[in-house]
Amino acid sequence: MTISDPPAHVPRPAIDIRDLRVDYGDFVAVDDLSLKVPPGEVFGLVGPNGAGKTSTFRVLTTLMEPTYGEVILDGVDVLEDIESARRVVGYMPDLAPVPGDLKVGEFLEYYASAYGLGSLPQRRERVVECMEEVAVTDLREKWCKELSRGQTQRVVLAKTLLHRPRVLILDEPASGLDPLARRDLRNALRRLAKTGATVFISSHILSELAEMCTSLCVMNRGRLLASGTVEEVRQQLGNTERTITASLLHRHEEAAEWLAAMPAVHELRIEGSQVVFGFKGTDDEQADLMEGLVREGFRLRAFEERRSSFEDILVEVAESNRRSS
Ligand SMILES: Nc1ncnc2c1ncn2[C@@H]1O[C@H](COP(=O)(O)OP(=O)(O)OP(=O)(O)O)[C@@H](O)[C@H]1O
Repeated sequence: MTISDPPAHVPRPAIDIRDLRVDYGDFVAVDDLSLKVPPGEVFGLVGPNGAGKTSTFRVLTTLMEPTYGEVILDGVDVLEDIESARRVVGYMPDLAPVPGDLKVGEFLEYYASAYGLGSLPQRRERVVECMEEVAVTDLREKWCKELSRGQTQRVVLAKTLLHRPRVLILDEPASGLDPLARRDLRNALRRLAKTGATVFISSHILSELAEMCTSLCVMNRGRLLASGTVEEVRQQLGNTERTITASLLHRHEEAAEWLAAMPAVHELRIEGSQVVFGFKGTDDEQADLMEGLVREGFRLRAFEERRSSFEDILVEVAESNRRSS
């Protein structure tokens, strides 16, 4: 079944998940998840262990039926029309195995044949294209068992691309890759997104996703906590707090007293000639604070802010899970 197209001015989401729920017996692994991803995005799904990422992906890739909900990928209702869905989706599971006794080229040609991708010359051409896409052409004659982890990931990605999926779902594709291999993967994914494909990629390490994705969402205990750009997600998670260090040429104790009386300033301490404090106000209020210090005649040498990294926020999320379980 193909869902009817929306009006021309509204781009149809490439990924449209509505009220998705996955239960394992009494346990709710995915809880009322709704999400729309526009075409051409490299979209990240981040969450601690057990958040429900793989369960979501298994539903999207037709490997599992949800308890309820709807999933529409590139206009195809995944739960109603499994065959069309499998043509639309390419899935690369975490640590996908490769057969050790085949060479890379043979492995890819085998799958091109299994997918029924045209005549032998057409299949060979497609294999060459996919190898080029993810920069593994030079590995064609290498035995799969001799591939490094990063090479294996790219070869499996080439296999995943063979049938020209419009939506690519990659479970932890960057785990264990070195920075160079991650860069290659990132470039390959960006190239694919430029062709209009949509990439949905999971990780429990935010920095991996932040460098690869145009936007992302955060999942925890089966629920969506936030989605958008990294900055939007940070704000949705309510972490606008920052630590400010004001370095003064003199009168730092007086400055500390003045600062301590300001709203949004907390946990203030003096470290040598520096006053360090937490600040929960807006950017405007922060600018007022700086201006105020100068107006009061304090000789401000430097004013530095440090926001808790997004990784810190996720660690907090995971820790609060542990505390409440
Ligand atoms: N077949 C199953 N039977 C029972 N519970 C399951 C099953 N598969 C997953 N779960 C539970 O569902 C929850 C979500 O698991 P899932 O694998 O979707 O999480 P994840 O976010 O992919 O985790 P990870 O980052 O550790 O791979 C976990 O608490 C897990 O124990």
